[in-house]
Amino acid sequence: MFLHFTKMHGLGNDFMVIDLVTQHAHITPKQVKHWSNRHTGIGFDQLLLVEPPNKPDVDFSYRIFNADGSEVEQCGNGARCFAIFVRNKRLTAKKHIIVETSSGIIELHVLPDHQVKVNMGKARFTPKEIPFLAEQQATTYPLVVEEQTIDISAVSMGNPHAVIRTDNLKTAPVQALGSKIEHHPLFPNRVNVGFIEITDRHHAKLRVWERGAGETQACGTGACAAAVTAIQNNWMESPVHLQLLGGKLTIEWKGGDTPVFMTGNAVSVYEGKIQL
Ligand SMILES: N[C@@H](CCC[C@H](N)C(=O)O)C(=O)O
Repeated sequence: MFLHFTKMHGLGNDFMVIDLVTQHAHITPKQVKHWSNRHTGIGFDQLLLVEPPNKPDVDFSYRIFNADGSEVEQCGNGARCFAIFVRNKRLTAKKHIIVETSSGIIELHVLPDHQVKVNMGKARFTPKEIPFLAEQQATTYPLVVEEQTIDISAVSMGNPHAVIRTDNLKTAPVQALGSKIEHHPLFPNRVNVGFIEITDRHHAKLRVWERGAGETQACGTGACAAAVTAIQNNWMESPVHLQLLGGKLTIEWKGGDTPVFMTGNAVSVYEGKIQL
């Protein structure tokens, strides 16, 4: 049996996208890990599954697996690809698509020129919701890593993020400390780690070490987490324009429990089929 898929990317954060509305398969973490391999598989940062909705007033369910086979709660760049995919596959003709993820509802708005604006829902800062093992909520926390103390902010965009402000993104220890912070014992579900260098009140550069995938060209939820951290700390103001390794994203947030909006592109690269 063959399973049809589409290879897509959002700013170089790349995905294998599978329609499980018209196809049927039970996909295992072992298969995901095998397919994600860039030498012996298809190669991707995340696998995205497009599934029928589980509740009324929702158009689709959206499941996400990291390259290491772990299932996760949210993927921002993937959400934009999801919108383009379901329209290209004629699974919907809507331009406003409501999607359920394991961490809640997100809303996708398809704009001209392959741009998609996503209502990512609210940012969550309480340690329990992230989850982060801190006794009290704070805007920054000292984290001891490799005998150094690093100031981090912690936020959930449905998935967990640590955000670190740096003066020089080129020399920031993304590769050296990314994995160590990802697996830090104070983050029981592991964590995505963003390093932000702020240029001015509306512009910044960002690199992200992703949980379960390593450093990627871009991370949508990482961009939301970095922007809300920068706004929350009064380092920046909305809209925040972020330059990632693979391109640009704009994040808008009015603070508090208001939703975080992310706008950027999504690209289909090729179609394929793989034997199960
Ligand atoms: N690339 C994504 C995030 C994918 C999931 C993440 N690695 C996690 O484990 O939470 C994005 O664009 O948001």
